[in-house]
Amino acid sequence: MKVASALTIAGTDPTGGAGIQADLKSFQEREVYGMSVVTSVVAQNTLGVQSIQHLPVDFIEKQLHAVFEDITPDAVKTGMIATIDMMEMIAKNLKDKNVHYVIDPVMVAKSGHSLMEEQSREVIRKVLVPLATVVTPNVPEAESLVGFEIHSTEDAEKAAKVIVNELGSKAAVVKGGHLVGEAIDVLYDGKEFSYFKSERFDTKHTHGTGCTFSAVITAELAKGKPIAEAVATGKAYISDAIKYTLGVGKGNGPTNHWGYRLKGLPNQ
Ligand SMILES: Nc1ncnc2c1ncn2[C@@H]1O[C@H](COP(=O)(O)OP(=O)(O)OP(=O)(O)O)[C@@H](O)[C@H]1O
Ligand SMILES: Cc1ncc(CO)c(N)n1
Repeated sequence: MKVASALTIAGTDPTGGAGIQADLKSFQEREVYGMSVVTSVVAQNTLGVQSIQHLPVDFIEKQLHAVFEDITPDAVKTGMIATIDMMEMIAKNLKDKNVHYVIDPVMVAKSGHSLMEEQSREVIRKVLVPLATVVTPNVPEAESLVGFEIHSTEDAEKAAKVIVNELGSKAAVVKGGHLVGEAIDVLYDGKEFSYFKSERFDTKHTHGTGCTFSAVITAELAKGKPIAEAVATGKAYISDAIKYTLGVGKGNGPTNHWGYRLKGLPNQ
């Protein structure tokens, strides 16, 4: 048996709701072999971010080499990459690898704490996005990438189109988590738009939703699923993970990685 494998390059959450921990849980649930390279160690919990320690760039690169010289992942995702130097090193290492690459352009935590240097926006646009199979910004991240405001699904369509046609990724999903009304995510794949909808759940337990959504997409791409199918699975998974909330934590709690099993979504 040869199992599909996926690598996350991201920051940590010791309470397990976001970052690398959420990514590995998602890979495991989707029956994909999960691997991780840590960029920054973050002291955070469901109440907020208390402190951040960035790892040296050459040490992050050593972790990347350790993975690639042994187990080539079928798909890679990046989450929190805090500095320009880290981004440039990661781009250099991913450039010649023939693997799916999902960018979750993590900029600010739900608690409002910045997880990225302000000047890095240009590096994401110019250096990372052109390498990506899919970019998965939330509304503020998409606004920052495209330079205009997003208030509606039509604005999200425009933004997804700019990310693909002008910035150069293969596809982009602009997530509707920060808009009002139904939670509608808009995918543009260079040819057409697809829409992934769910009711908006009235809950504060949405810590790590973006990490989980993009990790599931990465896992599905690793298994060879087409982009639209991978996003559909990501949406089904995160909707149930929000709906069947666990009630863990004193603040904005984590999502439920078993939630989708309650609806019988198949693993393969
Ligand atoms: N209250 C909600 N009800 C239903 N779906 C939601 C809700 N909030 C977010 N989502 C969905 O969760 C997914 C992640 O979107 P979101 O905009 O929350 O990401 P994010 O802001 O990057 O998350 P985070 O920064 O916490 O990791 C999307 O599919 C979005 O539509
Ligand atoms: C490490 C990390 N990545 C991403 C997010 C965004 O949810 C977070 N809170 N922490």
